[in-house]
Amino acid sequence: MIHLKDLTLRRGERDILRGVDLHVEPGQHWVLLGRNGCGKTTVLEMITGYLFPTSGTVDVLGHRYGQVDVREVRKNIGYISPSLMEKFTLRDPVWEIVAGGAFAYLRIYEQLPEEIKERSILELERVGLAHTAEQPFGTLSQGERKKVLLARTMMSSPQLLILDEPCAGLDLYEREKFLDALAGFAGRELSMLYVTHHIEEIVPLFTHVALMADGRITAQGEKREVLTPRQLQEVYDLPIQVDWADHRPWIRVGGGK
Ligand SMILES: Nc1ncnc2c1ncn2[C@@H]1O[C@H](COP(=O)(O)OP(=O)(O)OP(=O)(O)O)[C@@H](O)[C@H]1O
Repeated sequence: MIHLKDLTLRRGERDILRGVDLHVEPGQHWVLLGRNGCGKTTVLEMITGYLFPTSGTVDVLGHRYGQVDVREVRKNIGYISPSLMEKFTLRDPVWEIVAGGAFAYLRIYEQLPEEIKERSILELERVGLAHTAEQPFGTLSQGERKKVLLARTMMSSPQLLILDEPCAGLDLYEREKFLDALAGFAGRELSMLYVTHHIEEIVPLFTHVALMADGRITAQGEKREVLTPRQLQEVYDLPIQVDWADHRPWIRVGGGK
């Protein structure tokens, strides 16, 4: 699904990635954690083919980047990035924003087939927002907008879903609703790679975790094996305790019990 081998990225005098290896198999759902600036978004941009490494190899969905038209591979990748939201016109009706996910462009200027509208409403239903279909996108809350983007991304039935801090700025309620909606898609034939700063967002749908520090992956594997106090301490340089409740990890900073 994703095989990154010994990726490096040098910009000027700076090594942004210093030998990143990551292996995501079909059906696995990964979370990538690490401090600000450690290189997480850079890794996502390489997987989506927007950035090329200085050295190393990127294989995504069976294609080696550099030997394939990345635009073709991208058709099977859903990418929800922080900048995506800004690309939409706030007065466009919600269903049209979702419908655009069936095509490779951002805005629709032609008359859309009724079948596409019906599918858009079906995807909106899956995230609990069918009732907003005719509303202008700009009238939705931040959490609802994120779910609309999720519905939009699912229009192309991606094999790989990449999410860069999708819950940033959401309140507790909106965050949980977004994660519920995401879990609703996890049963489909797709793998996810999810970047966050919030360990409690590692809900049961996620199976694996990779920890990143200073341009390297310091640990990767099944979540319970990776989310140990020792390995988290290495990444965050703080004493960290992890409690598991409701099949989710919860963090306490500090050494005490
Ligand atoms: N074009 C560039 N030239 C120089 N440095 C860059 C360039 N692009 C990114 N960087 C640096 O690379 C580092 C990694 O950036 P990246 O956005 O991947 O980090 P991140 O882990 O996603 O951070 P955050 O959690 O804050 O979003 C940062 O220190 C950033 O300043």
